[in-house]
Amino acid sequence: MADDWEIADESARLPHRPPGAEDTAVVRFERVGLRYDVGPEVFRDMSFTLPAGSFHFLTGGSGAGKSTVLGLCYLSLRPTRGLVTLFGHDVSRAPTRLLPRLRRRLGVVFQDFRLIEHLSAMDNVALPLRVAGVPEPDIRRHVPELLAWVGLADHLEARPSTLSGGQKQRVAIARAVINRPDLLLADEPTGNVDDRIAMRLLHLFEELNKLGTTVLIATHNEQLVRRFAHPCLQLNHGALTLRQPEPPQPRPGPRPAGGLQGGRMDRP
Ligand SMILES: Nc1ncnc2c1ncn2[C@@H]1O[C@H](COP(=O)(O)OP(=O)(O)OP(=O)(O)O)[C@@H](O)[C@H]1O
Repeated sequence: MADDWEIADESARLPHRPPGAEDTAVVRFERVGLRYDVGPEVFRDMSFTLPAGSFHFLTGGSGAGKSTVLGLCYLSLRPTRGLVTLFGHDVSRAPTRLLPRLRRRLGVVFQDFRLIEHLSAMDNVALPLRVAGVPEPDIRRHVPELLAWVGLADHLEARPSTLSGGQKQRVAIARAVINRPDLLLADEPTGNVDDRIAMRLLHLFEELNKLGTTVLIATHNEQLVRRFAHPCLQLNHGALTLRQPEPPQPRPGPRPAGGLQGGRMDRP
């Protein structure tokens, strides 16, 4: 197993980069199959690529496998067979200890939010910046700006247990984007908010994408998908098809004026 991995320098070890791995592919699935411990195979022979800087939706009915695809991308699941690469590195069989470095390049919005209950909204969102060693004055400036942008200016000190589902979801989104990740993976990020806020959040993801983040958003919301001109990976009975966007419909709602800068979203 040891010779499967680059071990040039202990601190810089990363999973093996397979021959021919495209540098421009942020995520690559090659004939991937996944079966949980119980139940049938969720999918087999799934292949797709997310090029660097791309923006894709991932759709499919309940139980189609959207969260499973995202779990494979954020390295909480391993494929039963096939190859998964992340930033060009084979993560299909990489030892767990080699994955944190890759995970630090991800922003993930989980369907169940996964906020830290004993921390305020402000401190939940600040967490990735603190882990990255961002100076505290910068954190104190950027985090409230972003929380204000997602409509939570009055809830900076609120604990997650005192927030509604939609408010928690917005804290989770702010935490996922605050660090301008290389890859944003979001599982139903607009599932708990009204249409106006959903549009605002999609604009936030688009701004992040313009700054270079590759974006994959799993959603049931076909209406939202149709409003934004991005390709869509459609899951249906274990098969994946790529649908190119239709001409976009008019988009109501504000666009961020300043955009994400240095890891923050300026208020409009
Ligand atoms: N931990 C697990 N163990 C066994 N089967 C699982 C597990 N998690 C998911 N599944 C099964 O895998 C399939 C895909 O589930 P998944 O959660 O990926 O679908 P989804 O498209 O995200 O659904 P939803 O839109 O309802 O969230 C389903 O049949 C589900 O029952």
